[in-house]
Amino acid sequence: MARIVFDLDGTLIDSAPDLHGIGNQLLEAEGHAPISLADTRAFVGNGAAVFVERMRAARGIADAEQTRLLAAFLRQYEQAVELTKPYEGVGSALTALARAGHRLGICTNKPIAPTRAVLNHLDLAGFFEVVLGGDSLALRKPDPAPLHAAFQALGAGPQIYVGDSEVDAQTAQRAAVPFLLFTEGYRRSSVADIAHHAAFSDFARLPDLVRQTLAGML
Ligand SMILES: O=C(O)COP(=O)(O)O
Ligand SMILES: [Mg+2]
Repeated sequence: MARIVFDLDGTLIDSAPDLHGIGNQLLEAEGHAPISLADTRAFVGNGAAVFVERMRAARGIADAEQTRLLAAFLRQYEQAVELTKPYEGVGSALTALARAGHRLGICTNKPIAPTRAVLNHLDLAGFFEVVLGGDSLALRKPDPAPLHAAFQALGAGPQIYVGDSEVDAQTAQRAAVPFLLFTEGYRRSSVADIAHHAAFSDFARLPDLVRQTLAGML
C-alpha cells in the first residue's frame, strides 16, 4: 500500500480549453488579440500568477497591469469548468489504485478554489484524501514543501508522484520521490529531457507501473 500524489492540470485533467476561454475573454476585454490553445498549454504549470504573466508577455501588456489582470482572471477561474475533461482512463485508474488500498492525494499549482470546483464538477473529489493548491501553502512547486505536506497528510508508506511537466519532475527530484511522467499533458521539453522514473501515455498502464515501481522492478 503506497501514498500516490498527482499533479492536476495536464495530468488528470485537460483544463487548457477552459483556461484558453477565460484568458481570451480577458485579453479581448483589454483590446488584445487572443492566444492559441497551444500557447495556453505552454503557459500552465507554475500557477495562476505566472499564467497571467506569460499571457501579458505574449501580448506586450505592462507589468503594472499584473495585479488587476490576475484579480480579474481569478474572478472567472472557479466557473471555468465546462470544457475541462479528465484524460481517458483516469477514472478507472484511480478506482483501481484506490481498490488496491493506495491512498491518493493532489498537489497542484492551480489555486485551491478552482481546484476544488473542477474536482467536484468532474466527480473526482472523492478519490483524494488531501488536496493542496498553489495557494494552500506559502511555497508552491517546484519547491518540494507542498509535495512533502501532501505525502505527510497521507500517513506512512512508499511514495510516488505522478505529473506531466518539468515543474513536477523538478519537485519530485527535490523531494527525492519516484516520479511517473504522463507524456500527453503540457510538458514543454521532450520526454528524454525530463527526469522520470517511468513514463506513460495511457492511464490504463498506471496501475501496473505503480505495482512495478513498488516492487523495485523499474
Ligand atoms: O499552473 C497551474 O495553475 C496548475 O498547474 P498544475 O496542476 O500542472 O500544477
Ligand atoms: Mg501539470
